[in-house]
Amino acid sequence: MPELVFFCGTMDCGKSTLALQIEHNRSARGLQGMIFSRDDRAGEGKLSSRLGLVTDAVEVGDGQDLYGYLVDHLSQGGRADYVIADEAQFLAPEQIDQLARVVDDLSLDVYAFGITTDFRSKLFPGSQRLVELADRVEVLQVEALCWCGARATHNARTIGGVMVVEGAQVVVGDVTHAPDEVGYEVLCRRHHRRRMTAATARAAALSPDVLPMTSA
Ligand SMILES: Nc1ncnc2c1ncn2[C@@H]1O[C@H](COP(=O)(O)OP(=O)(O)O)[C@@H](O)[C@H]1O
Ligand SMILES: Cc1cn([C@H]2C[C@H](O)[C@@H](COP(=O)(O)O)O2)c(=O)[nH]c1=O
Repeated sequence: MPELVFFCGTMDCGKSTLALQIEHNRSARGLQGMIFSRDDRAGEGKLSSRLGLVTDAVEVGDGQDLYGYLVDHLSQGGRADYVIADEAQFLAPEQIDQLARVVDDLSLDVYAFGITTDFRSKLFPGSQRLVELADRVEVLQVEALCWCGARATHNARTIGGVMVVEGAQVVVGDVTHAPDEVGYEVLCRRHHRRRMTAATARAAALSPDVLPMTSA
């Protein structure tokens, strides 16, 4: 039976790498995938992983009908044996419904990849709809780690290393970034709740309040 599968996790846990591996394994057996992405860091119409691999993708636009796109593609003689949708958190809930229809009415497997929650630990609307509709939700097993060594479960947005909690839900960025840029850091829940990033934890450890007293 074809399935809608949602592969999720924090940023930097290997979602895009897995998407590229699924694509590689299927294309090596002569299958052809339809690859959707949106706002990938590598640019428009790309699906990229931090391991350096990248492939072309159809850049999903606002209001684009993904079911209609596939029907047009197939009826014009194009081929699609399965569908991959990366950065699926950026898709609208209606577009997730369209992906579910691709599974049910076109009998294609759809593999969607995305982060579940934003920098405020709220569900992205697209991810919420995926959790509601997916046949399977798979949490990636290569865990990203918080600076404290615990499993990272949350995404923090940072400016100058300091966690921020105000701003637009969507701001494309990376976990590696210039110190003064908006960036992201994955944290365990405890440190996300306390807004304690690697930089602020380091600063707190060095603050005079916690330095040992010297006799000199
Ligand atoms: N230099 C490296 N050597 C080995 N693995 C790396 C390296 N850089 C990144 N990775 C792996 O790639 C993962 C990020 O992969 P990516 O597919 O870009 O993540 P996601 O799509 O979930 O944000 C990291 O968690 C790490 O496991
Ligand atoms: C937490 C959070 C993330 N984003 C953006 C930042 C990146 O461009 C993507 C996630 O990509 P990845 O391949 O999973 O690393 O999402 C955002 O726009 N808003 C957020 O709150």
